[in-house]
Amino acid sequence: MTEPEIHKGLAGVVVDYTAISKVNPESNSLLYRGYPVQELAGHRDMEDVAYLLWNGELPDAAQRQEFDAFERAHRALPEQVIAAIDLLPATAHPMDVARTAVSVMGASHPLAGDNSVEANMEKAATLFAAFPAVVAYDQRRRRGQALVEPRDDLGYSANFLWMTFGEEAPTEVVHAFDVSMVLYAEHSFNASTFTARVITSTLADLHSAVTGAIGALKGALHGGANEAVMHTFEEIGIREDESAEDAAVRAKAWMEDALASKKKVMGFGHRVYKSGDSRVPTMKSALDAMIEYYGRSEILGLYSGLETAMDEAKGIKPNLDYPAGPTYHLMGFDTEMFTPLFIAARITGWTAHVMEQVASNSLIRPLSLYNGPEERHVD
Ligand SMILES: CC(=O)SCCNC(=O)CCNC(=O)[C@H](O)C(C)(C)COP(=O)(O)OP(=O)(O)OC[C@H]1O[C@@H](n2cnc3c(N)ncnc32)[C@H](O)[C@@H]1OP(=O)(O)O
Ligand SMILES: O=C([O-])CC(=O)C(=O)O
Repeated sequence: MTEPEIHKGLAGVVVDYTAISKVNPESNSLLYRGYPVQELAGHRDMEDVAYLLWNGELPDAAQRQEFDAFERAHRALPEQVIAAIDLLPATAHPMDVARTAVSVMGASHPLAGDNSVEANMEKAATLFAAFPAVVAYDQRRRRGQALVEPRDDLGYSANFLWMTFGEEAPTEVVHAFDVSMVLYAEHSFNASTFTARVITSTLADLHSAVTGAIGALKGALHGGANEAVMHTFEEIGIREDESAEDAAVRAKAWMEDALASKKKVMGFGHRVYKSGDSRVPTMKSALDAMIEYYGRSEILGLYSGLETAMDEAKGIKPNLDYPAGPTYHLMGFDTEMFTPLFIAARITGWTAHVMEQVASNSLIRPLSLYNGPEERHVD
């Protein structure tokens, strides 16, 4: 009998159809419901993209008005969620706080036991609306600051920054942040989305799927890479008064050492894209805008030094987490908050996949080839 072929990490395995996004490594493109992500990032905001991912079409004016009214009315954290967060030490990792908060949101949602299409849409929209307050509150309590209530006169991204920093962010910063949200929103069957689909396939509820997806996103090989990128910059040393050229020289030397000692450097490489991540040029432009806005050219030096050295040594290109990390740093987010920012955006993609899985479900249960001891018996 021939042994079945093992596909470690499910690499190259096509497990299902999806109409939500198309990742094309050959043309280096990414489409959300048919629209190139660069066009969405340039011309539409995160609210439009959330609506598109869930409904398959961009909203018209009336649909957008209705969507905004719902989203803005559900931004405040329920009391139980604040209480649950307060039970955790301020030193808890924000990904653990986020995972706990989503679980509490699920348990206390009025439609907790209802997995109907309508209930799932309502749960997805509620989670999208309220999750930014989890991130904002967590960053503030880590700094000993009080919760800032949401504002309903600001868009999603402007309000997110308002609740985090307690002041209105300049337009340039809101735009760069919104671009990052759009780019992070969806990416087909990545590890966390697949986790959400596996959980959904057992007929478990949407919040369970998102809670599990957060666990999968936390690791440094996936979403945790945006935090890890910043730790690399910190390890090299961020010197605000240094020239971009000097910073690049130090970064290049650091990368050469890291690769010589066979280190995996987070923020580089991708399972699907082999000649560069389709989202990086758009996110790099947003980073450039922030470097210019904050007058921090040494960050560009560190960025370019690492990128060039990796390319020269291994030909491996940056992924989205690479430009996103320093962008969030410049905006003033704590490094540990970066992956929760990824969650805020990806809630839209995950929940779109939950609904797609429900609509055409089959229990996800692959096979394995046993290679343990031969049958034996207890004496
Ligand atoms: C938004 C996202 O989630 S994007 C992904 C974020 N993750 C990261 O940035 C983590 C760092 N990158 C990696 O670990 C990998 O590139 C992954 C996990 C993303 C993709 O990996 P895979 O497709 O499984 O490739 P794999 O890890 O086998 O790498 C292939 C080769 O490239 C090397 N390589 C890949 N990425 C890196 C890296 N970041 N640093 C150094 N070497 C790398 C591997 O060491 C391996 O070399 P070898 O063949 O000599 O052993
Ligand atoms: O697709 C992947 O494997 C990881 C990724 O880039 C994402 O989830 O955005």
